[in-house]
Amino acid sequence: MKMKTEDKIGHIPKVRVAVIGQSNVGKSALTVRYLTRRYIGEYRSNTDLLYKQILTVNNSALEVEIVDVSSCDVQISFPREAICWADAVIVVYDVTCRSSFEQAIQMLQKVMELRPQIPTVLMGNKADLEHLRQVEETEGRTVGIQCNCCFYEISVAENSSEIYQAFDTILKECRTTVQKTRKFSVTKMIGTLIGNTKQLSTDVKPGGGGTLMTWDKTDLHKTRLIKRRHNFTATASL
Ligand SMILES: Nc1nc2c(ncn2[C@@H]2O[C@H](COP(=O)(O)OP(=O)(O)OP(=O)(O)O)[C@@H](O)[C@H]2O)c(=O)[nH]1
Repeated sequence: MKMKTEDKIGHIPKVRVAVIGQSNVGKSALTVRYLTRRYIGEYRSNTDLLYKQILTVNNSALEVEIVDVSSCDVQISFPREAICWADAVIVVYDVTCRSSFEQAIQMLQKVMELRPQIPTVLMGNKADLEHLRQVEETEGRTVGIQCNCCFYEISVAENSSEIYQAFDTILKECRTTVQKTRKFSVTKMIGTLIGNTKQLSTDVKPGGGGTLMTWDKTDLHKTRLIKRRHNFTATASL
């Protein structure tokens, strides 16, 4: 008999990933690209979004939750709650925007202070915009070494294979350590994210669909309606 998705979720481990970085660096585009293999060009959101999807990691099901933290800023709105919530962190900057790189460095330092052992990845996005580049690849690589985290330069627009490599690596790393039970859960699901995806990586396979909801850092038991969810589904052609 076919199991319902909720039944399967109850029995499989969960990994939580926080995607942070300055505004406009491509966090949403990256997250959606990884989960759906599609590129959203124009979607903008002022809301932290939580994506849930079941993937197959090393031949075992894994429930993956990815929070896409909108418009982080180290001084004004560092996403402390997301960092405490997560099992792994991806810090994104834009190679055409030096301030986003400087923010990413400060964010990495904060992450290391808060969660010294957490698997962390640094990603320099928009590598397709070579003519606008303000941050050299070697600079990102150096920070990665200094902060003891993996570093990848990527283009979400051009669907770099490193996107999948980066997510897959941290999911596999977390897969071995995550607990099966959690202290809290976000319950109200308000949208369906497409699961009709192509398999690109060898060991991590998308599941049969996913969900998208708001992620409210002030009250993890409640969710708000996504104001622009229709824009999201329309623009992303989900
Ligand atoms: N050229 C290029 N543009 C990209 C790439 N990734 C994202 N973008 C564009 O960058 C802009 C910002 O992308 P988002 O995904 O909304 O960025 P964000 O970091 O989620 O932004 P906030 O929600 O404001 O925090 C959009 O116009 C995207 O189309 C890329 O790899 N190359």
